Amino acid sequence: MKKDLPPHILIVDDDPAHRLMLTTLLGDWGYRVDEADGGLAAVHRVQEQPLDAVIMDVRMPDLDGIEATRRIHQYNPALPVIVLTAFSSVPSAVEALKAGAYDYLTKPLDFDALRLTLNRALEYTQLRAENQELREQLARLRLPEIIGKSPAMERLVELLALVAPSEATVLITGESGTGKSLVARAIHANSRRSQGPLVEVNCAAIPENLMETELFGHDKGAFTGADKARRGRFAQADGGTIFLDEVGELSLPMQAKLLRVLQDGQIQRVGSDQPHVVDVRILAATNRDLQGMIQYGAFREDLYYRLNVVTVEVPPLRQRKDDIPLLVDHFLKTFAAKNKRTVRGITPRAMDLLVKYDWPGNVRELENVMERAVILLRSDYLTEAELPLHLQRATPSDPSSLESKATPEELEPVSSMTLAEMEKHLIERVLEETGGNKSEAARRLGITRRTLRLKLKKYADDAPS
Ligand SMILES: Nc1ncnc2c1ncn2[C@@H]1O[C@H](COP(=O)(O)OP(=O)(O)OP(=O)(O)O)[C@@H](O)[C@H]1O
Repeated sequence: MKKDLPPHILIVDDDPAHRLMLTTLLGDWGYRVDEADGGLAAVHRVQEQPLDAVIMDVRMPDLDGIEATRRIHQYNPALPVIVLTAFSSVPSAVEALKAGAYDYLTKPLDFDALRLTLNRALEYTQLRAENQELREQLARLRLPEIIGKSPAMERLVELLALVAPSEATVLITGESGTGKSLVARAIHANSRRSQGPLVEVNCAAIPENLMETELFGHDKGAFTGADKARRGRFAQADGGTIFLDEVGELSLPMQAKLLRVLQDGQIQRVGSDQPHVVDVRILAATNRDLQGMIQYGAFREDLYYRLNVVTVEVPPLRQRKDDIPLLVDHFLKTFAAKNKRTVRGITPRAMDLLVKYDWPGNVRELENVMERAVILLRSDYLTEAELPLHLQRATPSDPSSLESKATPEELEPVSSMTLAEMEKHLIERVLEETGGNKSEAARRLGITRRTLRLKLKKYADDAPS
């Protein structure tokens, strides 16, 4: 159907008076109408011009309506043909449907029924066209790395098919380890910028005082030690995509600078008063609740709306457990190859435990568990013995309670520990739970990532070599 133009309908009837009546009626309903005075003329018309529907009489001298419908359907099966049969002629109605008609109506015509049937037929054409377009886009999608066939993942892939080719800024949300970075890479790979660079920036990993030069670059002499000019990440991404991971970690002053880039498409190097135009598509990801952060003034609302033109929400693994066996299989193969091990499979009991567990650290945690298991393998089959203890004891209903994962004997007696030891113990346990994901562990412990990093560094320094 041509966008912006009313649907184009062909009326086929050898009776001029009947044709005129239908032409006038459909014209009044707002359609564009064309006429053919017989079956042969109708078949020619269908081959010559794009049409949205055909209304076809049955009894015509040159080529009857059934045969004309059959030929039209062969030529273009997506074009709906509505056949008008005589009231008493049930066999011709059946014949018409067999020939590929969309529907039939009996004469004398009920105009309301005609209008309804026509509307349905046109909606059907439109839906078919949209589905076809979506199917083609999906087929063209390059998603080699994203494993998952659950309904939630299929919906995600459908959304990616729509979003990737557009130029829209996309905010990718979801818990840690769900695959937000993978999604960002898939969007870039399936966009018109795929031949251009994809520059990934982890906003949590760059110290606050270096962030501006990192993103926007600096001029020579901009500050002590700046003996050369340096291009920032935005300039590196020119013609491509920048992916701002953990965007919720940006300080408020940096948020203001980022907002300016989104508004004017210009960046300003540190030490320069010349703005530079950059052609960059922005993708951002966060596991934080940005709307909550807006409430307490930690995230700018205007920036949120600029980033959030389209939101892609990556569901947590516990909401798509159907994907666990596929992911397990994928990681088994990957880590067996990486570690040069032969793995023939996994025991049903081990798979059952993997499926039952709630995966607070999501796919990253599963990936780590699988790598560890492959390294610990004692035979060609992965068994529950290679799975971490807390997972062997996992109960799906109680994912976050520490006690649910360890028996009293397994917990060290608290009274014998110093406060520092207890802290270390807790940090290690939460890290294990989150599959080594520091951002998530810090969030659960209620400390910043930096504090967590410092503590881990201290433990490493204190450890006997
Ligand atoms: N659907 C998937 N198929 C295959 N591997 C996946 C899938 N989802 C995630 N992974 C893998 O899990 C790990 C974590 O994914 P990723 O880094 O994309 O998560 P994230 O949501 O960006 O995490 P964070 O919020 O901590 O940055 C990666 O190694 C990734 O390859």
